[in-house]
Amino acid sequence: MNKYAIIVAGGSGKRMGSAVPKQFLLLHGKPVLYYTIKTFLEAFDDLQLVLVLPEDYADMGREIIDAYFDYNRIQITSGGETRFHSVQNGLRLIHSDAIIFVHDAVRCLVTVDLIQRCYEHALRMGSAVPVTISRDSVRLLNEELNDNEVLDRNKVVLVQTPQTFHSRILRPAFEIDFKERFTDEATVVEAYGLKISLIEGEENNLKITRPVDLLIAEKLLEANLSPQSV
Ligand SMILES: Nc1ccn([C@@H]2O[C@H](COP(=O)(O)OP(=O)(O)OP(=O)(O)O)[C@@H](O)[C@H]2O)c(=O)n1
Ligand SMILES: C[C@](O)(CO)[C@H](O)COP(=O)(O)O
Repeated sequence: MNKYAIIVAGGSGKRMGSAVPKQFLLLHGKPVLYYTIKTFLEAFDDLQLVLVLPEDYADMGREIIDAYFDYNRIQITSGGETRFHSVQNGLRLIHSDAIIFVHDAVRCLVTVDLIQRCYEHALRMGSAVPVTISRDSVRLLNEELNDNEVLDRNKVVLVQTPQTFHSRILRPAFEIDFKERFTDEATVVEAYGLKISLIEGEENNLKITRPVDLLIAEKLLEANLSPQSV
């Protein structure tokens, strides 16, 4: 089966507040985006990658490919107004039947094992959405902060990427008009009328969102990788 990974790196990183978008910040001397691309290319020799970049940072993205990868397996497109539009732009470059991974560029600690499990699961089930359990207690807010109720945390999961789908599901699902509630691919596919299938994600597959996440990612990289492979 053909395999495509759409790596969404089209955001501006407002919550990080850095001079360049967080996907270009350095971790152990290499850009966050480098680690994400490397792991996907390692997961399958026949995987093709679609990299979605902010228009203003396309050159910076190309510099990363020039330095570490080659263009045989990587196509580039521009990001859109929201993550949903960035995924739509990526999907326009995929024309064959395939298993398609959509992954946040800033989840740079994703592992080959998770990518391969998502693939196998999506082949059988049509979709694979990785989730983890919450280690904190969870509450649902109603009208205001003081109007709230406890939720059973065993019935709540935290959703990660790569969200993985058969192209025959993902492509038509993304023809829908954008809605504010589309925070990921799962919400789009559900709006299209299909159920999604969950699999176990990884604690370390964090999304670098705020400065503290970069520090945590740096420490996790130190713990997991030998100096030669960083
Ligand atoms: N229009 C957008 C918005 C987000 N993303 C990507 O989606 C992933 C997850 O989004 P998020 O963490 O929210 O990134 P930003 O939108 O850049 O951050 P912020 O919301 O803080 O501005 C990131 O890899 C980001 O680059 C994208 O490709 N296109
Ligand atoms: C796709 C995602 O990472 C799943 O948890 C998340 O919804 C992205 O949210 P963001 O606000 O765009 O960071």
